[in-house]
Amino acid sequence: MIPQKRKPVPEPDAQPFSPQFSCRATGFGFTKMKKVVLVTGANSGIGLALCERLLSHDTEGLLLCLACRNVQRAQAARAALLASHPAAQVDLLQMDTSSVSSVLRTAQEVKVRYNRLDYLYLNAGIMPNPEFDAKAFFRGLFSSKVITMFATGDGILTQKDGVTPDGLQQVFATNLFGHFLLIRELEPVLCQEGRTSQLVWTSSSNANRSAFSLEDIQHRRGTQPYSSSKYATDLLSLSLNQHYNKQGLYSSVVSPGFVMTNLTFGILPSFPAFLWTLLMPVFWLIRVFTNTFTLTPYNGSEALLWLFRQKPESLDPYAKYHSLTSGLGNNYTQPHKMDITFETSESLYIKLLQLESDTRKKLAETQSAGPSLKT
Ligand SMILES: NC(=O)C1=CN([C@@H]2O[C@H](COP(=O)(O)OP(=O)(O)OC[C@H]3O[C@@H](n4cnc5c(N)ncnc54)[C@H](OP(=O)(O)O)[C@@H]3O)[C@@H](O)[C@H]2O)C=CC1
Ligand SMILES: CC(C)=CCC[C@@H](C)[C@H]1CC[C@H]2C3=C(CC[C@]12C)[C@@]1(C)CCC(=O)C[C@@H]1CC3
Repeated sequence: MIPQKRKPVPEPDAQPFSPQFSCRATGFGFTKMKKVVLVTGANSGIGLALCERLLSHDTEGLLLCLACRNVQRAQAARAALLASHPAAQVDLLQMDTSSVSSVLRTAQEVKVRYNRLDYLYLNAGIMPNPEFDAKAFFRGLFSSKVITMFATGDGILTQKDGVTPDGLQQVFATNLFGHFLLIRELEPVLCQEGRTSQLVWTSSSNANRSAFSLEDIQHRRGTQPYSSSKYATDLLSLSLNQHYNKQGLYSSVVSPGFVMTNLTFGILPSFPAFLWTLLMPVFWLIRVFTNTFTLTPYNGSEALLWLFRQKPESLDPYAKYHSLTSGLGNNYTQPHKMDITFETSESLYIKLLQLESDTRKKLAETQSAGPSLKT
């Protein structure tokens, strides 16, 4: 785990009975308990902007935990957050969402460190080896689908996926399955008597039913693993609500819009980041026609922050909450009904449970075989 200096602030209660904003007795009198918020992929882009905004919203009432795969980048993010919020408590965890053993190890560490988890932001994500279809883009510009194309990227993007050392498809493992395992492992801290917890997924407007198949949930055969993983995210969120709401755990999905981050810079690899910045006036113009061009991580994190402020019971499990920015640059959040069905979400859930069980068995076998048999 990442070495860090911890501030002498009170730890959350040892007993799971305290309501969210309770006070507890300490040697120094009564102290308001901190809400524990864990964000995956928190060292850059939308995740980092969210952390910054959460701390601006409530510096002292939160215990923010950044779960990142790269230790140096995580430490840099923590330093940046503490520079603007010196009184904040920011912890670090090393976690690679594409690796089953890494997720299980991190979950164990979370359970040891914190005995409550109020918000879990499932934000880490990749779009590897993207291929931009310039011909389809120019055709789209002069078609009736131009606004949809700019809002969703439909029809102009494909990716080449890889396979993880666990034998899973890389995009599926990183964006969806690692997060699913994390939730399953964290059940004891997420589902506690007398308290609610929220899961917030960074999904996408690129989630598309046509890219997803129940017969190939990992998208081994297609060319749109990203779109498939985000559609699966939408389905999974619905089924998590079905299975966990009675235990006080609620799940929602967000579409941050089109945001310029490391992920999107990779879409046009021959196009350096500064050229994207030069395109800003064009993007501001497009924003007049589609409010999905949020462009900055700050704007893109709008719906993620909005959900933090909502009572989870009031949220619609069939809605995707969109971060939107108007032509004048004002941010707001709007729910849109998702193109998903309850039956498909349940079927996916059963398949994920089966894959979880297979994966755990495989890991146990590898571990019992000992390190000498590993390649
Ligand atoms: N940018 C956009 O327009 C949109 C983005 N999104 C989604 O927003 C989320 C955040 O992406 P964004 O901020 O744009 O891009 P960034 O690349 O800036 O952020 C992605 C984050 O995920 C982390 N990450 C990637 N792979 C792993 C892994 N295996 N284990 C742990 N962490 C990992 C990255 O870590 P590292 O720095 O080490 O790579 C990084 O912190 C993603 O889920 C993305 O799909 C959705 C819609 C639009
Ligand atoms: C004028 C000009 C060069 C416009 C940019 C065209 C495209 C590169 C973008 C138009 C819509 C964008 C978009 C995404 C990536 C970049 C675009 C295709 C995403 C697919 C990125 C990841 C997501 O999750 C959703 C985004 C939707 C919009």
